[in-house]
Amino acid sequence: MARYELVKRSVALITLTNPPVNALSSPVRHAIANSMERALSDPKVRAVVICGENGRFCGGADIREFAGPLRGPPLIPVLEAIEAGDKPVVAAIEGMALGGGFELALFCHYRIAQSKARLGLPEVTLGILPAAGGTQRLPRLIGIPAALEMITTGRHISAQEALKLGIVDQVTDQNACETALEFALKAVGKPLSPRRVSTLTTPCPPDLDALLEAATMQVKKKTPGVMAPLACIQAVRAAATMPYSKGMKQESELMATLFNSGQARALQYCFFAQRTAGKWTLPSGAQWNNSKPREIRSAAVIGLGTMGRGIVVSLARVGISVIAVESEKKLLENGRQMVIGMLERDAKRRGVSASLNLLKFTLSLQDLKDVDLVIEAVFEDMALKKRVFQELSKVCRPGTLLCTNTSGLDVDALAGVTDRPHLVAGMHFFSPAHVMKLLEVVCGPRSSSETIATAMSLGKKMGKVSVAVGNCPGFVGNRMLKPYLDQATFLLEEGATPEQIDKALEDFGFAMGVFRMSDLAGLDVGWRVRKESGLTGPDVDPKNPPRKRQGRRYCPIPDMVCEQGRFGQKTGRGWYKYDKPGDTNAKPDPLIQNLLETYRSRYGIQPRNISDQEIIERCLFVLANEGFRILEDGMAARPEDIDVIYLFGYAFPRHRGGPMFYASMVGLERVLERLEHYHQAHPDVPHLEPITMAYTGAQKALKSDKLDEAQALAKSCAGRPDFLPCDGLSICATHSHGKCFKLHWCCHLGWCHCKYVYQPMTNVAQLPSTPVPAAPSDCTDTIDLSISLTERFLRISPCFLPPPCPESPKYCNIAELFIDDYIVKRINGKMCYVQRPPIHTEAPSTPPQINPASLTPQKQHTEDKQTVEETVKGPKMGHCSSPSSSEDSGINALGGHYLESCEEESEDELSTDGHSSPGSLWDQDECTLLSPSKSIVEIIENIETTV
Ligand SMILES: CC/C=C/CC(=O)SCCNC(=O)CCNC(=O)[C@H](O)C(C)(C)COP(=O)(O)OP(=O)(O)OC[C@H]1O[C@@H](n2cnc3c(N)ncnc32)[C@H](O)[C@@H]1OP(=O)(O)O
Repeated sequence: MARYELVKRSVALITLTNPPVNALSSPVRHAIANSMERALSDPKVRAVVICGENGRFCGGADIREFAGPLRGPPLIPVLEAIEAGDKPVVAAIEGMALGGGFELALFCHYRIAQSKARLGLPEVTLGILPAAGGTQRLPRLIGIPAALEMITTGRHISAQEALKLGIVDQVTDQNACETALEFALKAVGKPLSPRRVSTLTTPCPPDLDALLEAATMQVKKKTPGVMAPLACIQAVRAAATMPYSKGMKQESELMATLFNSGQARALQYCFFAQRTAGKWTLPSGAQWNNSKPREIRSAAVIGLGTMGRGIVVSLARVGISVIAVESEKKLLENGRQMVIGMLERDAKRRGVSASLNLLKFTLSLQDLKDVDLVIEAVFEDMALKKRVFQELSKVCRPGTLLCTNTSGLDVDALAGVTDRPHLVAGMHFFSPAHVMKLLEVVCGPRSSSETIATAMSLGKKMGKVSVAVGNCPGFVGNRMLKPYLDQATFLLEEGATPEQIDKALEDFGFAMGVFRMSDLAGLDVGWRVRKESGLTGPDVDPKNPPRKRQGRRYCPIPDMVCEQGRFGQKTGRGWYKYDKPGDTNAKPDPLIQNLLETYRSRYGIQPRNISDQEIIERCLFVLANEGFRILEDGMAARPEDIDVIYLFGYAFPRHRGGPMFYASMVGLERVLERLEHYHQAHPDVPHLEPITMAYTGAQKALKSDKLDEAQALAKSCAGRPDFLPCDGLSICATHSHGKCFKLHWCCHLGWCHCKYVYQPMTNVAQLPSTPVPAAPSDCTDTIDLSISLTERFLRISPCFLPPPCPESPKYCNIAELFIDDYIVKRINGKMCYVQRPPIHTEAPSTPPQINPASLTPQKQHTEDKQTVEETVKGPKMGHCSSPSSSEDSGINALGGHYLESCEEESEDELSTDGHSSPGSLWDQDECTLLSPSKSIVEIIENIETTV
């Protein structure tokens, strides 16, 4: 994990060897500690250089280790030995020095960076803070303002910027390690005290309070509700106001608060989910590591509407030559000017020259005969798209890949009109395509693995986060959006206002509520699609009940809003009013209030008070429920893929992890229960019905006395100021594991992880006493969740690990409370989180059911026995029959990312695509068990433990 060599006869070279990023895993920390000890005690060694193998210094702590108890030597003492030593230590930074890797460098006496290296403290993006002294050392080195900016944003800086700031001592174009070796020799004999960052005094600006206050306001605005940046500011304040050792203590305490928080879990989950999504897999067995992509040097884009223009820019700026095609001269010229303007602005921003020479504009498809790949981005009309694909089939050379940017139409139907269905796939960009990071790569049943590999790899080249999805109406993102939008309008009917719904969603963490976002995206697009699909307009049978379509509940309010010419921001009126067309400042409109009141009285609807909790539950649980249907249908391979789509395409708040992860945090039992509740109240809304499997599971579950007991305890806490009801918005240990008592009082165990947000903990001894059996009771007391949604979810999502060890065990004196696989046991005064031994019951436990419909018929006999994990690996190659959600494609639902980075280009007149798709760190000791019973010891060998 680290190589030790003596070079130049007197320099110890320590090379971190933990591919791919030389993360500071337990063996690496061990190896650094041992190597430093050796170097400091060897009289031949006069200086030390630390570098990383394969041109990468260090990517920081091993994030995977965060999910379990800390093993091996804690990092800080290892690093302190470096600084305290009497021999100069030089960090040779190549590639990257991030997080703990950067902190390692800050403990060295000197730092040399290779000119291409990047440095930073990205911990905040993982929901934590730089807790190996980063918050105390960086301000001492570079001052409060610069350190504050780096720490609260997690921004990576270049070697040159690091030199300017005074973080590194030298930047070299040569090999950093060679340079550092020379540098180290020259440093021998020079005094080390001034090089020890811990001894420096933080330069304290006179306006410290104002500065920190401004930073606080800024992060609250930019990342509302996110804890880590606020904790970072507190830690930096300590660097300015406290001696080093006290500051370190403060840093550690703040870290302890963050480390076990649900937000940290969510953000770390996002990190890995994003990387998992790139590892696509198809039912055929083809996957990312056994399929070779083609190299794409030239491409064509058909249609220069909003989407087409963004796609041209995305391709050209990564060096791919692009032929852009339009149907009319005026549209072509307009598109040309806009693309050039966009590319020029983009190049200026990046400090490079615009690659205009890669562009060609034409009116003729004949010009496309030699391109490697075509992306069609014409109007969202199947007949038109089919004509284009037929034509492409004739014109393009046989090997050209044909892709469509449809936001939800049947990709296989398009493949069917070509002479090369295996070379057809969907590439669904999100609007504006040059800004939004998400790309859904749609695998048709006949798409070859090479085609998918090429589309995925091209997405990566363009800097997109690409996710492979199956071919069903709306694919994954827009398919899920429909039930979400439906719930929002149903809530309006029932008594809510657009402002109230938006506020609840914004408080949850969305940058914009659903109605404000719809106003931004434009309401007319969805209206037109609804008219085309016969949901509204003259084609609707007058005898049809106004609030029903095909036997399902339908809300005509969005149509009524459009009938008044209210198309959103662009017309100055929509769900809100604006001072003028194009204005972005949304104000509540009494006319909308009147419209809603008139509507309700017309249909005899008695408006009721709707809580924020109901808004969140109905809008978001229905989203996750559809996600489960998508998994069941095989249209997404994993919950991570769905979450990544929502994070990058629909601005789902990252600190909530995505709709699927959020559901797991709330507790799937709870989600199921609430969905059942709402479905009973609204039986004509099929999307509220929990997916079949979950429903069946709940019906068969045995009610346990144990559960009642836990509920009784939880209930008895109701009303206490220090025990707040869980709104699902804050996370405790039970939630993180998806095991929540039905009554949902979070803090009854006294070790809820939400204490940062909620009230201080209360000693459990002060709880009203509820008798709890001392010994584990008979297994039959437990609830059988083996076929429940929870179980299924956990099986298909190995990434949803059990929570890290809960803190404050001293507060807990309850013997056994968890249900299902995990129980909390008190053993010799230690609280342990123990995996339950296998349950042997009379009734055979039903294995998680596999939807036979998700298997291709010829494979079913062999795949029947597979686990759920195996069967959901790849998107199913079929066209499923869910109702079309293409109508929602105009709404890039919640667009925080979009808003931040969108350029001011006017996206008004669309030539061809009316659809613009919317666009204590853990106490180091491990649990010591003195004399528990043997069976427990065996179980505990391989479990999570707490002190
Ligand atoms: C008390 C001390 C506390 C310290 C706190 C910390 O240090 S927290 C960690 C801070 N570091 C980071 O946040 C860096 C995270 N990593 C990255 O940003 C990028 O991975 C990279 C280092 C810039 C490299 O990017 P690149 O695009 O080249 O590769 P990938 O992102 O695809 O990563 C390759 C694989 O490596 C895994 N990985 C990367 N970093 C870590 C890490 N810190 N811990 C564990 N694993 C890491 C990544 O998941 C990829 O794995 P695959 O299995 O191949 O998907």
